Amino acid sequence: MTDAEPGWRGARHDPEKRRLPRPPFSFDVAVVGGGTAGLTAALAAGHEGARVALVEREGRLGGDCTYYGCVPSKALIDVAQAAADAGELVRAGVLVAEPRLDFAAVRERQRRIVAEVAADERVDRFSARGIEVIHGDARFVDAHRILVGEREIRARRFVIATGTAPATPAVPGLDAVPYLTSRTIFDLEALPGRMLVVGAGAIGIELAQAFSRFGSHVTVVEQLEKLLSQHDPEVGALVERSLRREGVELRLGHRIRRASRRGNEVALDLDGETVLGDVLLVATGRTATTAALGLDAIGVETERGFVRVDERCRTSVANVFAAGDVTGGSILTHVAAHEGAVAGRNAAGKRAKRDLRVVPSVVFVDPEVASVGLCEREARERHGAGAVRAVAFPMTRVDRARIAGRSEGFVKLVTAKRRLLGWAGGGRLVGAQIVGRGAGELIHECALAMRVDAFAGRLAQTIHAYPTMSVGVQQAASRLFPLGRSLVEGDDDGDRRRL
Ligand SMILES: Cc1cc2nc3c(=O)[nH]c(=O)nc-3n(C[C@H](O)[C@H](O)[C@H](O)COP(=O)(O)OP(=O)(O)OC[C@H]3O[C@@H](n4cnc5c(N)ncnc54)[C@H](O)[C@@H]3O)c2cc1C
Ligand SMILES: NC(=O)c1ccc[n+]([C@@H]2O[C@H](COP(=O)([O-])OP(=O)(O)OC[C@H]3O[C@@H](n4cnc5c(N)ncnc54)[C@H](O)[C@@H]3O)[C@@H](O)[C@H]2O)c1
Repeated sequence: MTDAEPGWRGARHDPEKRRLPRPPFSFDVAVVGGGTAGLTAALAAGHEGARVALVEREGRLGGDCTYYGCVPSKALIDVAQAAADAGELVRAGVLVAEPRLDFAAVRERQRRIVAEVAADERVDRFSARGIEVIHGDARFVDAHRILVGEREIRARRFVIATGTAPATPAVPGLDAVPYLTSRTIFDLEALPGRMLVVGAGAIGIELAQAFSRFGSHVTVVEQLEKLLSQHDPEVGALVERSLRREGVELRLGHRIRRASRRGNEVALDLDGETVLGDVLLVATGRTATTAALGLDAIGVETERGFVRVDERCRTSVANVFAAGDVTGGSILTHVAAHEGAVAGRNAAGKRAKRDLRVVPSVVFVDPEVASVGLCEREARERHGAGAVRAVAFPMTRVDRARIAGRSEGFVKLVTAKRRLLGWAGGGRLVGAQIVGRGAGELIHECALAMRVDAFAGRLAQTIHAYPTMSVGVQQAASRLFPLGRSLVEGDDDGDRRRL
C-alpha cells in the first residue's frame, strides 16, 4: 500500500469511496500525545473523515496546559493579582482591613478550575466523535506501527505530539537537593516561607510574583543580565522595577556555583553570596522527551531531540507529522493548537500550511507583558533603521489606566515603510509590545491589524470606546497617523523618557 492509493481519502464527501477496500490499517491516523497539539490534531483528522486513534500515556487527556501549565498557573496568578489589588485599596484607605490569604483555599480553587477545564477534554467527548482513545506509552516499531504496551497499532499516518519536559540545568549539587518544577509546584499544599527560583523566564517570573504576593519571600536567580531579553529593553526594565518594588529579590547575571542542602533549607552559592530557601523551583526552559519514542529506528530527523518539521508539519518521514512543543518552536498553547490542526488535516490527506507570521504572546506577570510581531530592534535589523518607526505611548496618559490606579506601562507600536506607498497611512504595523493591566487582551487588536496587513493609521481611525484601556492603542497609533487636533492624540509630553 502506498499513500497514493485510494481508500479513506475524501470518504466523508464521497459515499462511493467508502465502499472501496481499505488498506490493512486499523486507523488512518494515529496521534501520539493527548495534550493541546494532539487533541487538536485528532479532532482535525477526525473532522476530515479519517479513522483516528489518540494515544496518551497519562490516564487523562489535556497535557501540560491543563494540568501543569497555563491553567493552574493562571489560576494562582489571578488570585495573587486580586490580593495585590486589595492590598493597594487598603493602603489607599478604601478597604479598612488587610485581607488574609488562605493558601489551602487558593489551592482548592485552583483544583476546581483545572477540573472544570479538564472536563472539556474528557475521553468520552472524543469517543463521541469516533476517536479511539488508547492509554499507554507509545513507541514506534516501524513507520506504520506503534506499540502501546502489548497492543500493536497500525496506522497509515502518524502525528507526534508528545510535548516537552522541564529542563534540568547543569548546576553542581542540584541532583542532591529536593527541587520543584512546573510538574510538581502546583501540588504544593503549604505556602513556603522562602522560595528560591532558578530561571527568570515566563514560568520563573510569573510564579515568583504570585508566590511573593501570597506572602512567600522569593529570590530569583537568573544567568542573564536582563529580564525578558527577547523584548525591547524598556519592557524588561519596567518589569524588573515592578518586581523589585514588590519585594521580589532578583539576582540577575549570576551563575550558580553550587546547590546544597542545609538541614531543611536549600542553598544556592552564587558569585560572592549564598541565597537560602525552604523550597527551590527550577524553571530553566524545556527539553525534548523523544528519546524513547523509537524515532531513530524509523528515520525521523530530530535536533537536540526536537522533531524537525516543515511548514506542513511534515517530518523527514513521509507519513509522519509532528506538532506542538515537540517541534521545538514557540512553547505556547495557541501555537500547539495551530500546528495540531495543520498536522491533523495533512495526516488526513488534506493540504494545510502552518502560518506563524502573527503569533501574540503574553507573560502573565503584573504589569502584564504582551507582544506580537517584531520588537523595534528586530524590525530595524530586518527592514533597516531608516525604514522603521516606533512610538510608545505611556499608560500614565490613558484615562482608564489612571482610573484603575494602574498607570505603569505603555503601548509601543513598530511600523515599517511600505515598498510603494512609503509611510502612507502611518506605515505597516510590524509589531507591538504592550505592558500594563490587561495587555494580554489589548494585544489582539494589533495582531488583527497585522494579520490583515493594515496601515497603522487604521488603529487611530477606529473609534474606541471611552474609557477603555484600548484607547491607549488608539492613542499610540495617532502618533504615527495624526488625525488633526483630537483629544485622542498623544501629544509630546508623554515621550519615552517617561515610560
Ligand atoms: C508552568 C507553565 C505555564 C505555561 N503557561 C502558558 C501560557 O500562559 N500560555 C501559553 O500559550 N502556553 C503556556 N505554557 C506552555 C503550554 O503549556 C504548552 O505550549 C502546551 O501545553 C504544549 O502542548 P503540546 O500538546 O505540544 O504538549 P503537552 O501538553 O506536553 O502534551 C504532550 C502529551 O504527550 C503525552 N506523551 C508524551 N510521550 C508520550 C508517549 N510516548 N506515548 C503517549 N503519550 C505521550 C504526554 O503525557 C502529554 O500529555 C505553559 C507551560 C508551563 C509549563
Ligand atoms: N505566559 C506564557 O505564555 C508562558 C508561561 C510559562 C511558560 N511558557 C513557556 O514555557 C516555556 C518554559 O518556560 P521557562 O520559564 O522554563 O523557560 P524560558 O526559556 O522562558 O526561561 C528560562 C530562563 O532560565 C534561565 N536559565 C537557564 N539556565 C539557568 C541557570 N543555570 N541559572 C540561572 N538561570 C538559568 C534562562 O536564561 C532563561 O531566562 C517557555 O518557552 C515559555 O514560552 C509560556
